[in-house]
Amino acid sequence: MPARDPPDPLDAALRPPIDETAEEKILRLAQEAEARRVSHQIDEDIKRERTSRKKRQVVRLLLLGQSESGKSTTLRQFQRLYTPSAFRDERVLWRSVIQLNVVRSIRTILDTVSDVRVRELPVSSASEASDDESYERARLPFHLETIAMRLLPLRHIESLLVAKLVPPNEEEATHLGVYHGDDPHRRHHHEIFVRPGATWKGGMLHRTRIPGRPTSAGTTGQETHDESQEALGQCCEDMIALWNDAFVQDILRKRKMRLEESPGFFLNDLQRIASTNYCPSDEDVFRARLKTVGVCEYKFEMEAGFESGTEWRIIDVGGSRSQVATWVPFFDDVDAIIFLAPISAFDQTLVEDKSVNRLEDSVLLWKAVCSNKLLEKVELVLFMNKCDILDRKLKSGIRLSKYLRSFGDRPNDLDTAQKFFRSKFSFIHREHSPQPRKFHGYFTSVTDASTTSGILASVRDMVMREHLRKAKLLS
Ligand SMILES: Nc1nc2c(ncn2[C@@H]2O[C@H](COP(=O)(O)OP(=O)(O)OP(=O)(O)O)[C@@H](O)[C@H]2O)c(=O)[nH]1
Ligand SMILES: [Mg+2]
Repeated sequence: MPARDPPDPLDAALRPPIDETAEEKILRLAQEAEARRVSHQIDEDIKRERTSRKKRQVVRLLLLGQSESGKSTTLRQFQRLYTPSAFRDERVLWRSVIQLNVVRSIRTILDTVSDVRVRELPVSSASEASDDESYERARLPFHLETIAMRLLPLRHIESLLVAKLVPPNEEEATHLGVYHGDDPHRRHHHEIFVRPGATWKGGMLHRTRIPGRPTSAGTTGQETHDESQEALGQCCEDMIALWNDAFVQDILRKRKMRLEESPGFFLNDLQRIASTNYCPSDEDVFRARLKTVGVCEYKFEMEAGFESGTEWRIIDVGGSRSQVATWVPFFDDVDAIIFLAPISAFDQTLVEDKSVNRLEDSVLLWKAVCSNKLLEKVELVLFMNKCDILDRKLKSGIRLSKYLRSFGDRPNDLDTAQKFFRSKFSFIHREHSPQPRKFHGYFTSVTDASTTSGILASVRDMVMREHLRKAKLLS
């Protein structure tokens, strides 16, 4: 006969007494129900505590600022610093963006020179024209007409690149610059943009990755036959000739078109970029321009030090006017904001509204962010960005006081201008914050990895310290 298990003492203790009366039963059931309720409550508390502890270990950082202020470039700098191998692997994907940036710059030049008026020609050629004729379109010099003909294949390349970079259902992005006859104001060069989640990268990575191929400094081993790259190679000499042509430079100067300072400018690197084995360098990736529409979130985990295990979420939003309204939902639960104000833009207007000065727009946005009640406990970090361009502009003789009367007769140099901007932005911060908070202001050129990495490390430390301090206060 098999041995019988000893009786379960717990089972025996929990079993209702044999001689239990009806009243005792009601009382017992009520006590059991209460015990279950308390136990359930404890479970819930533990669960909530665990989620909140987990939540406290997620640091949220939001990037704000007008379009072209440098938000996505700052995000790329974070990626390079904290997930370097993923950043390196993705560099090759930026080649198409850079190709498109090049093709668009060339198109801008060709559209501009083909729209030249007689009065804009050098004095000798224009002197015989009457007043009326001087507003008529001038003939392109023969050598430029030839170059323009030879660069026609780039139009096809532009459509190919748009198809590659923009999801098929993104109709708006494929509205390319439409030529509207004589009226230069009716030309629309819609910018190419990327939707949230960087699906363009996903799609391209899928197409271009060759598993197991070694990667090295200049090339990634991921290059495949690329029609656009081939076309750029074939057009390289003509593109260089066009960009360096004296007539072209003269027209660009007269029209105050400073292409060198515009986003996605690569015309001084054509020889390198048009070569067959071209793979973008880190710097190229920072200089490339791809407008953000919607929201991109980048997550990474700190691997070392006291922050080990902390997850960081950096949220990059689109900065154009129509998208500013979409920022608010991201204000909830954010630890810090990096606000980018391109202080070089004092002499520029918004792409989306030519009547609005870019600097003024940045100041108004900064004021709105500082005074927002939802953000009163959030650390605000200000990047007064594009200092490299500001420096070049001031050195080229553009006077800040012409655009900012309050600058007065101060010396027109970088140092003075930076101090001036710092005092303006910190004043707004002080006056408009709902409660006092520290001003964290930096002068940046976020395309420059060497200066930006130190700044990002300081910002990271400050944000982390504040995050831990708030978490402690909460616990
Ligand atoms: N020279 C220079 N160029 C910069 C600097 N910061 C950003 N850029 C360039 O300016 C362009 C626009 O930068 P983005 O980071 O795309 O701007 P954004 O704020 O994300 O713009 P949206 O996505 O439209 O909201 C890119 O081509 C960058 O390379 C800077 O400090 N100096
Ligand atoms: Mg962006």
